[in-house]
Amino acid sequence: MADMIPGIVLAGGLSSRMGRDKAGIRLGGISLLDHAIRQLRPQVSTVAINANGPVVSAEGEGLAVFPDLDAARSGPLGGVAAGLDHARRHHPDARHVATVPTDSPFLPADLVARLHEAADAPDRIVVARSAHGLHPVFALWPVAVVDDLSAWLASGAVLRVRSFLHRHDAREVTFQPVETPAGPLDPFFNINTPDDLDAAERWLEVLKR
Ligand SMILES: Nc1nc2c(ncn2[C@@H]2O[C@H](COP(=O)(O)OP(=O)(O)OP(=O)(O)O)[C@@H](O)[C@H]2O)c(=O)[nH]1
Ligand SMILES: [Mg+2]
Repeated sequence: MADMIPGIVLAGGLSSRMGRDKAGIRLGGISLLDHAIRQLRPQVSTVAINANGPVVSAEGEGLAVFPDLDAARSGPLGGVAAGLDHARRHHPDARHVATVPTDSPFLPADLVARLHEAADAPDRIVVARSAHGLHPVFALWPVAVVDDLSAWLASGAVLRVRSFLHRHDAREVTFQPVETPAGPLDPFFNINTPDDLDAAERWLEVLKR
């Protein structure tokens, strides 16, 4: 477990492609939110949930739940800003926060450790990359960046995540695919549509083999 790195599960999206709240959808009998909490918990000091509506979670019993800072729904980074604000108020000793989305049940067990290893400065942002590109929702964020991130979101520049990361000289850590009997699986595979959910059920079976 990384010392004093609070973890945040981002579950504040609209799930518009799925048509119902993704956090509560079951995969292998367990909700996606509970998959995310299970995977993140051993990697961080505490887990909290960023959600903009009711949260139903067996694994999340007793965990802090907090919404976005404003109603703008500025995307996943709105949840990151809320997570940093939460950490600043509730974990004043924490320098970084780790974030994961609620819709990626195969995330790496060494995600936070490897991101943290690459944080060569206390104010470094470190973001995960895989063969499918950069994944700014799987990242280590310095608490100190909260005001700049909030201002940047308020400026409406939400689509230019890369420019924000570039301005902060963010580091990247590349994660390899997981080799499975059915071929390589991107550990950041995320479930956006009902078809993705079917595919995830198949991957879950393959991983049990
Ligand atoms: N807090 C917060 N989280 C968000 C927001 N938008 C997306 N997310 C989260 O970011 C992660 C990745 O986002 P998407 O896969 O696009 O999820 P989504 O926005 O719920 O789904 P779509 O509406 O289909 O795009 C998910 O865990 C979402 O819960 C937002 O406006 N605020
Ligand atoms: Mg997604």
